Amino acid sequence: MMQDMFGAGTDTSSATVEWVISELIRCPRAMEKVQTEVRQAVNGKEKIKEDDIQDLPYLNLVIRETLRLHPPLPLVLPRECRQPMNLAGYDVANKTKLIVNVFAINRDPEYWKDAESFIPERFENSNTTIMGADYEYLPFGAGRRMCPGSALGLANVQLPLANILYYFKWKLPNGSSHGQLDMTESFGAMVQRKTQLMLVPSF
Ligand code: HEM
Repeated sequence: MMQDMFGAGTDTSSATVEWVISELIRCPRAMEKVQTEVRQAVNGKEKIKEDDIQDLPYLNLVIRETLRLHPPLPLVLPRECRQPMNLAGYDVANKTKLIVNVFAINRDPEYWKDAESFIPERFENSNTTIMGADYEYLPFGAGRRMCPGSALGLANVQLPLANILYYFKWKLPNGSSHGQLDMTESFGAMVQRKTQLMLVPSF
């Protein structure tokens, strides 16, 4: 069980932190906005604490939008159909194994305007929750097998990001422009960056 918790809890959070920074590097407008927010909210404090996160609404929009585009688990855990049914015109036999493609749903243009673009503001004033109640957005899955570590997972992402964004400015090495960052995914049970994220920090 401990191994399950470590396995499910570490790579998911670190992959999310990497994708957030990658998206911010590619979107200087959002980077500027989120850094301004973090620096204003935390200004003068010696250390960023968990309590400070509630004062960072834009950072949370950035995380939600990143989890939409890059859910670390693109296919949630398999489910077994418990009775024959018809689903969206398909007959599904009893005991059929069903795998939900969250990655595709999160980018479905039927539910998301400009679905491939990184637009954190789309979650502003939105009722869409992260907790599996809205089936167009399932970064932590849904139902009884939903991620039991979602709160810890979010904290694992929010705190490091707030620190990374508070203490340093970030840019690509060798004078590369923000549009040149390779965003290729390495697909498997988890979606991580295919190439390592190399950035140069400055004060
Ligand atoms: C950003 C961070 C995380 C994301 C995006 C994430 C996402 C997910 C998803 C999508 C599932 C499958 C849910 C389903 O099939 O409905 C899952 C399962 C699971 N997660 Fe997470 N997770 C994260 C962090 C964590 C953390 C920090 C822990 C524990 C400390 C954890 C423990 C687990 C476990 C044990 C399962 C399997 C649950 C089961 O078998 O019923 N996760 N997670």
